[in-house]
Amino acid sequence: MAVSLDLPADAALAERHEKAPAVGERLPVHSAVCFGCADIPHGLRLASWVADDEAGAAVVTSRMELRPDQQGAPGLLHGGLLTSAFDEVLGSVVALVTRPCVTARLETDFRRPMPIGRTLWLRGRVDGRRGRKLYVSGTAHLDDEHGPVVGTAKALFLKVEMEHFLKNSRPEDLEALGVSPEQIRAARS
Ligand SMILES: CCCCCCCCCCCCCC(=O)SCCNC(=O)CCNC(=O)[C@H](O)C(C)(C)COP(=O)(O)OP(=O)(O)OC[C@H]1O[C@@H](n2cnc3c(N)ncnc32)[C@H](O)[C@@H]1OP(=O)(O)O
Repeated sequence: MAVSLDLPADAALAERHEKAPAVGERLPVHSAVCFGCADIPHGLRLASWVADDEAGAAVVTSRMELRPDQQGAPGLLHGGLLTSAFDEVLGSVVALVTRPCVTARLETDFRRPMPIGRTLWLRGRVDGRRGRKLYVSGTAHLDDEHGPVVGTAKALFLKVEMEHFLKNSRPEDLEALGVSPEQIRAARS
């Protein structure tokens, strides 16, 4: 049975980590090959900035240009790419609080069609934290940050240890990041 994504009553406010970028700063790409944020031909190529929040929660705003090679129905964005975009935005905002985290559950509601050639502005917020669990939500707007809402999302991210990647990622990709074969072997033994 699916577990609820509703914020538990005893969740704590999730503020940005003291070393996280400040409000207004653009987030660096978190990997040169990331489908969500890297400047690669087939990627979503999201550009993201740290945004302000009245309650002091971690918030990120992202821009995504909708390209002809991203169509599902003729002239409209493929729905799965909105979910991918939310995964990127929500993953980026939890990384302002703690890292590394992975997506455990992500729900997307598709509210309006998203025409190719237009721009999406997405917003992700960490609504609260309870232990390893980070409860996040997002909205996607057409054309500007206050444009019509085309989609909304709720997700649960879980904090994991580096072992998660040492055990599961392809060894050659870990080695490209500077991880030694000995570290990989040790994590898997
Ligand atoms: C080393 C160098 C590399 C560094 C790279 C870093 C870069 C990082 C890049 C960033 C990457 C970008 C991001 C990406 O691209 S993430 C890519 C997509 N995500 C994944 O691949 C994650 C795959 N899943 C898993 O690995 C495990 O299932 C995880 C780790 C998520 C949980 O397995 P784990 O064994 O840890 O936890 P647990 O099962 O004991 O559960 C714990 C609690 O959580 C609750 N729960 C669990 N699942 C769900 C669910 N679906 N709905 C609702 N609740 C759920 C569960 O009920 C329990 O609650 P409670 O009983 O405690 O109340």
